Amino acid sequence: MNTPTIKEQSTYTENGIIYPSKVMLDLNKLKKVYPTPKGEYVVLEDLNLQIMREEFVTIIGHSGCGKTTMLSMIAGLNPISGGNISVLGNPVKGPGPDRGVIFQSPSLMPWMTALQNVMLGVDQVFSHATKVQRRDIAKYYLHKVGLEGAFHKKAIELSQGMQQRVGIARAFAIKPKVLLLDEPFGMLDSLTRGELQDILIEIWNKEKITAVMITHDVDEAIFLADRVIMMTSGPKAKIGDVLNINFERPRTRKDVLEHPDYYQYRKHLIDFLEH
Ligand SMILES: Nc1ncnc2c1ncn2[C@@H]1O[C@H](COP(=O)(O)OP(=O)(O)OP(=O)(O)O)[C@@H](O)[C@H]1O
Repeated sequence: MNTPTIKEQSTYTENGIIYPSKVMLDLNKLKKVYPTPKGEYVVLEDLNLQIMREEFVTIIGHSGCGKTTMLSMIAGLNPISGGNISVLGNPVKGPGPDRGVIFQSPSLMPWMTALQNVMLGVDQVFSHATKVQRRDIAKYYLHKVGLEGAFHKKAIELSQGMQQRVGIARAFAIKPKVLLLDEPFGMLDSLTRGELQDILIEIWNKEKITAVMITHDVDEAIFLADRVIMMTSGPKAKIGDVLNINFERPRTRKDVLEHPDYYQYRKHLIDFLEH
């Protein structure tokens, strides 16, 4: 009998290409320079980060350090000044359906229904599927975010929290390899924020899409993540520290808050941000 070697088990094959299994997203010596009237501003320099398959990482750092810049470069929406970014070994050269983005404001088409908004992405990515199959995908994710009663409501008629639910459904529905979230709950009240964190993590527990989420909320960073990545303050920001969150999954907010390690984690992050 052929027993798989450790090497075989630790690789991942897609389209006939073998990749190191664990690395989904690789940021290598990443640099970003913005031209400004006063000269060049080096936001990020020598930033190295590897994010694994099925990993959920949260990113924290002071305002203006370059978190959105980094995420938008991963999304392919912001040109890279130096170094490189790759997804499963493929260099990022622009936006693509392998990366789904959830922004702070979901930017839905206001005159379109919740279903039509989700269908926009699904139609593009699954153009080979039938109309019924595409509708089923969109409906499945709208159901998952608790909007089964609002398929046909126009986006403009939805509350901010409901709009962000559509944003979450839209991102998951295109089945990306990497989900990029830029403070997706930053504009919501704390109750809605908690509800949407629960919805996000419930879908994620099932789909395990590699996720990278920026947040300013230390508790959110701990609750959702396998690792919290701390960025140094700019200019020339890089990764300053990394905290592994060893809580079991699936986890509930109650489990996390009652865990003896919770306050150690919290203290670690707050100490980093205060120094
Ligand atoms: N297009 C641009 N041109 C020039 N400077 C820019 C541009 N976009 C961002 N910056 C500057 O780059 C720095 C990093 O901005 P960025 O939005 O990435 O930070 P951030 O960490 O996401 O901030 P926040 O937490 O406040 O959202 C800031 O000083 C910002 O003013």
